[in-house]
Amino acid sequence: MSLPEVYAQLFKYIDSHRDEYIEELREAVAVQSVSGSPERRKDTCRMVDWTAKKLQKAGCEVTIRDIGFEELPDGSELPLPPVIFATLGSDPKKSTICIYGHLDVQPASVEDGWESEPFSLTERDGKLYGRGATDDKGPVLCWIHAIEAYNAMGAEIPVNIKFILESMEESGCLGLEELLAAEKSSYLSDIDYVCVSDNYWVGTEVPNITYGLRGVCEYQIAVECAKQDLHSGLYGGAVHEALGDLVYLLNTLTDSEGNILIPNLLESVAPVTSEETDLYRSITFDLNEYRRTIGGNKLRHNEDKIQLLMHRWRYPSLSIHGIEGAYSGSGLKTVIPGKVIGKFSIRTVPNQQTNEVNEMVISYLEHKWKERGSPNNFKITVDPPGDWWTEDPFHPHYTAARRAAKHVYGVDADLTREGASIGVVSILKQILQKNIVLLPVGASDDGAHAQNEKINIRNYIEGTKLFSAYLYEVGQI
Ligand SMILES: C[C@H](N)C(=O)N[C@@H](Cc1c[nH]cn1)C(=O)O
Ligand SMILES: [Zn+2]
Ligand SMILES: [Zn+2]
Repeated sequence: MSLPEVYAQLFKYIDSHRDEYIEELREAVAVQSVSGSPERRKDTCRMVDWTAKKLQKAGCEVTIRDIGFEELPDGSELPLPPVIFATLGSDPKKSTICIYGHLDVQPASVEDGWESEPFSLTERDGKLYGRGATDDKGPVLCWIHAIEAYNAMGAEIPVNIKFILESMEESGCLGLEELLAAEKSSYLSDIDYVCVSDNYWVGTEVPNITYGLRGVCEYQIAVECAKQDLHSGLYGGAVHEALGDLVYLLNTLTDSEGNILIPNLLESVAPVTSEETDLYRSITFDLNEYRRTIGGNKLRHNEDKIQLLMHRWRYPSLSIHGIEGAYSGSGLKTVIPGKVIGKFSIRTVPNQQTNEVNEMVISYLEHKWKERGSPNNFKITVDPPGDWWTEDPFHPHYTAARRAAKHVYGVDADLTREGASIGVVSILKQILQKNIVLLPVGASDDGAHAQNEKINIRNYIEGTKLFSAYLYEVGQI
């Protein structure tokens, strides 16, 4: 495949601006835009302002869209961080692509086991460590840098661009669906294609382009046995303990193999077709490397690449995330927690319906609670869900994205799905009915949501080239 002339210049420019790009990521990571922490809301809004300025400087027309308030558990209201709309170009002869990214991050603290401060970008062995480095501040900056490279070259971008940048992605995309639905015939009316870079490669060497996501249904089970924590020597033996009830309930959700025990939950899962299995066969994926990266002893479906990938991407899974109110510090504390909240989620897949899944989960847990016969207070809360999505990976939009990847990485990108969830994708699909490509830049071992999240410098720089090439290739469709 011969390289279009413009690439040589763009790629050279991008390579020579590596250090500036790293400095910009350092600034972005330093802003603690944790959407799930009300006390970080000001920082999250600061991240919005910072990015809006960058987009303006890159030549975009930026509007900041207010999306209302979030109701906190104590009934008070907190303003949601606004959404950025930014437009570059409005040539009716060109296609218009919508680029989505998010500026908020998951919580992180050095006590969780980070080797360096999570909000202070730290370079080690060609890797940039920091919360949001790969999810999703790095990729958002790659887009801005790709545009800057075109500008600096005086090269015409062959598509119009419309950004949607939100800052509540890690917290159920609050307020976004209403905003986008209201913009269907205005801001979103002329979108031809959508591109999202908010997931990761399946491995560490071969790029991939993603045509499916799982949805997510999140739950909290609260059990209360006392108005505050109790000394276990003084009260142990006298009270029905909340944490015992909660552990019992959580343990009824899956069997020891991790199979979901909620009746009928798997009934609506779409059957696997032979065409689908064929798509999995050629994917470059090393089971042993994957296991080694995790540091675990044995995987489920250990010997079978296709089964393992299918269970990550196209079958549901249930994960227990944590227990609020239970003692989790080091050492022992002889306490009986007064109130505990267990948190778990189910990743949903085609053709499961979110409301049906919720009903099954609630009725199962209520049944188990009755069986337990506890006198304690019990409440289940359902958090805002995200829906699953799949796309036609043989659409010309995918061909364009694969051409771009081949130019940058020199190999064919694999066509893959993703087990995680990106709320906006199914929302945009429903509103626009346009082809959506997920174009990841980070590697499988980036540790999004975990300790020591990072992006490899190579992935960050090549990702910028990938986006510059994608803009060019989509302009040729
Ligand atoms: C894939 C994307 N970068 C991501 O991390 N999505 C999150 C969305 C979410 C849902 N609840 C909290 N965050 C995910 O899949 O967990
Ligand atoms: Zn995330
Ligand atoms: Zn993300």
